[in-house]
Amino acid sequence: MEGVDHLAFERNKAQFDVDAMKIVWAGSSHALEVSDRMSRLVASDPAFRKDNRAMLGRKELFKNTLRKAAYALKRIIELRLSEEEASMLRSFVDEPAFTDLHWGMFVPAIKGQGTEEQLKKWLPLAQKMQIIGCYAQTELGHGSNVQGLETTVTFDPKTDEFVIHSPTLTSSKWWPGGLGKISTHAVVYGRLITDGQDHGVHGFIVQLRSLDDHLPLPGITVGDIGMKFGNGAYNTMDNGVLRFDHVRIPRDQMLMRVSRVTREGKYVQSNVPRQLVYGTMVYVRQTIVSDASTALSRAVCIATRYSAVRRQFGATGGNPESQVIDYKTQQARLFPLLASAYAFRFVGEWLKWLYTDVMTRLQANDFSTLPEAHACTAGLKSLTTSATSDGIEECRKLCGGHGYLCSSGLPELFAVYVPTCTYEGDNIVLLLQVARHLMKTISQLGSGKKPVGTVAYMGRVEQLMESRSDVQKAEDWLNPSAVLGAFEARAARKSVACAKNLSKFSNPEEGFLELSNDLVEAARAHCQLIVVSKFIDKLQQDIPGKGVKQLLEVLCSIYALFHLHKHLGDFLSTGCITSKQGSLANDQLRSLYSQVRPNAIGLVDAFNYTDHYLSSILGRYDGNVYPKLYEEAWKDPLNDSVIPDGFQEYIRPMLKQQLRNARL
Ligand SMILES: CC/C=C\C/C=C\C/C=C\C/C=C\CCC(=O)SCCNC(=O)CCNC(=O)[C@H](O)C(C)(C)COP(=O)(O)OP(=O)(O)OC[C@H]1O[C@@H](n2cnc3c(N)ncnc32)[C@H](O)[C@@H]1OP(=O)(O)O
Ligand SMILES: Cc1cc2nc3c(=O)[nH]c(=O)nc-3n(C[C@H](O)[C@H](O)[C@H](O)COP(=O)(O)OP(=O)(O)OC[C@H]3O[C@@H](n4cnc5c(N)ncnc54)[C@H](O)[C@@H]3O)c2cc1C
Repeated sequence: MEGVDHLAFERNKAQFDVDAMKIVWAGSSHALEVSDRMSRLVASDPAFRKDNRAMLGRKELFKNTLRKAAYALKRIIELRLSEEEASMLRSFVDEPAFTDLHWGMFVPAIKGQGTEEQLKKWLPLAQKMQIIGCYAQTELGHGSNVQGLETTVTFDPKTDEFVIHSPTLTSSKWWPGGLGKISTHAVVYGRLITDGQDHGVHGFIVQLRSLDDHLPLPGITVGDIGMKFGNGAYNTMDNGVLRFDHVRIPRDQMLMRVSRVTREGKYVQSNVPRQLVYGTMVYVRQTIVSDASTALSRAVCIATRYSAVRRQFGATGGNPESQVIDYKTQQARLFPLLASAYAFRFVGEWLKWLYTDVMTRLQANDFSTLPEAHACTAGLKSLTTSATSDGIEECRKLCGGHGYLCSSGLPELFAVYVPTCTYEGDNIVLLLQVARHLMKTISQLGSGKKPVGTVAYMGRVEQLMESRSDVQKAEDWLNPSAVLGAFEARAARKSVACAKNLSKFSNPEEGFLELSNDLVEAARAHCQLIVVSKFIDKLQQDIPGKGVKQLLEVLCSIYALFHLHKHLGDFLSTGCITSKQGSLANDQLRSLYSQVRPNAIGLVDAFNYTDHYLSSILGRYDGNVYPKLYEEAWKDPLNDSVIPDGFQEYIRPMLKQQLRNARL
């Protein structure tokens, strides 16, 4: 039935102020107002329709994306939208496009690695989209190992130019989004060579295509790398291949904030650490953590609403069957994901603060927090994207068979999301970076250097090696200090065990390779501790609205105790808790799930997603699932005709032949 809210009875159960929770989720009343206005603007404009994506061929799909990108810019200019509004509008268009890399990496790379003069020259061009840029780092043969890149950038003092060259097939740039068909420019990473000396990897602004006819400039070979996972999905993006044949660029197109080459060809390093060349990756990893909460919350919203609509078994005395959301197994799979979405939101907020703080310090030549920023962005990017990818797939299963339909929105969400586990740093490679940071922290403990930031707990390592949890009854696990104590002890003990084992190797690098599985686990334990502790910190703030803080406390406990239960082996084998305490945590979880149950629909409504953004029949706000699924099926192009193409050509003769054979 059109216009009827089939989930109204669920909405009436909510024991908290949903509007106040919307503000907490958005970050502020202002952020909520902007995102609400931008999402409705996109949803109400038919030009941003996206329900037909899975049916389009690659060329049509891509053209459609270009149309939307150009139209979005036109609307941004017509409506005089601020940078904040424009960025929200683009995110609600919800289609991977060259603009993501232009705004998300090209512009930040120039901002972070360019000199004042370079910013003055290039930023206005990029901001007005008079040029379109991408981030060309990865090569066919080298992605994770950035130091292994092969592209050469050789200074020619005779002409005051750099000569960019792809010496081998494996040095071909491979993957950059926006590169394949659209970008006019790129920030290209290659090995800087002056006077025969290799100075390692640096970034350069390179024009790729003519601004007149869009043809590749001389010496440049460029194209798309081909179809990727899933129909529609990430195929709206032109990930590209690029080769240089002795392409010349002026010297002033080297991004020179970290180091520069003089007119005479002298390589000069500034006082800025060379790792700042990797700064754009730190920035993007930080944004990816907040985006994880968005992607996971979308999937959870769909699965929660559908779980309240879907009924199976249990019809007694003329009553309807049971809502599947009432099954404890459904709750135990769904509610930890709901809690994770909120947890990632808050850790993302904190990471944004950390990043801004590091940037402010860098301006004042204070580089002390850079290693912490690298470890936190790398680790949390890894943890949240892996959990979100797995979570989206779990939400698909939570929706049973209908979750497998494209009209559930979940297959495309998964296909678009899952490469986040790989891009911007493979998740295992990034956890190994965190492990290095942890091992370094432990090795410096003896020198009296006090660990700060997220590794501050290592300063209490002796106490944490001895500590025992004092939980005696299930409710004791609701105490934040009980939870923090257990997570800190587990993380510290896992790291210390690794450090002890590493010390047995005469060659530390060999030891690191040999113990890498244990190191990854230690890094994961450390990152989970960060998420738990930042959720607890969030709850120390003043959070207005009836029942809002109480429900967030419930979600925080679910996030922590779910992971304690999932990694019980860790907590028991490190002796942080007893098996009795582990089973009390599980008892407490059951009670927490019951507290979420009446509030589940309210908690996903607080994400404030439009039906356009969710793009899911199962997740519709009004819960009117079955009639809409039925209607949607008939829209499939296969149902345009009663008899499909190919039937007369292949199946009719086959049937006839089989019938003839039977008669013989
Ligand atoms: C709708 C969406 C809208 C907007 C979204 C916005 C944005 C974009 C959208 C989507 C993104 C799409 C696509 C993604 C694009 C990409 O994938 S770009 C390519 C990304 N590539 C990688 O991430 C490569 C991964 N590899 C690395 O980062 C590094 O090489 C490494 C971390 C593995 C390091 O390897 P090593 O060889 O050990 O390092 P090293 O170079 O020798 O340096 C060692 C020391 O440097 C420290 N360090 C390393 N990285 C950093 C860093 N980033 N910052 C600070 N410090 C760093 C490291 O800790 C070592 O320190 P020591 O003190 O121990 O010496
Ligand atoms: C959709 C998408 C978009 C992308 N966009 C861009 C872009 O815009 N610009 C750009 O420059 N790049 C881009 N990339 C490239 C991306 O950044 C790399 O693919 C990523 O960094 C992973 O590197 P790789 O492909 O070399 O993986 P590999 O390093 O080859 O990984 C293969 C396997 O080896 C393992 N492995 C590698 N090293 C180690 C190690 N030291 N220890 C243990 N295990 C290891 C990994 O865990 C993984 O299982 C994109 C990639 C994708 C998929």
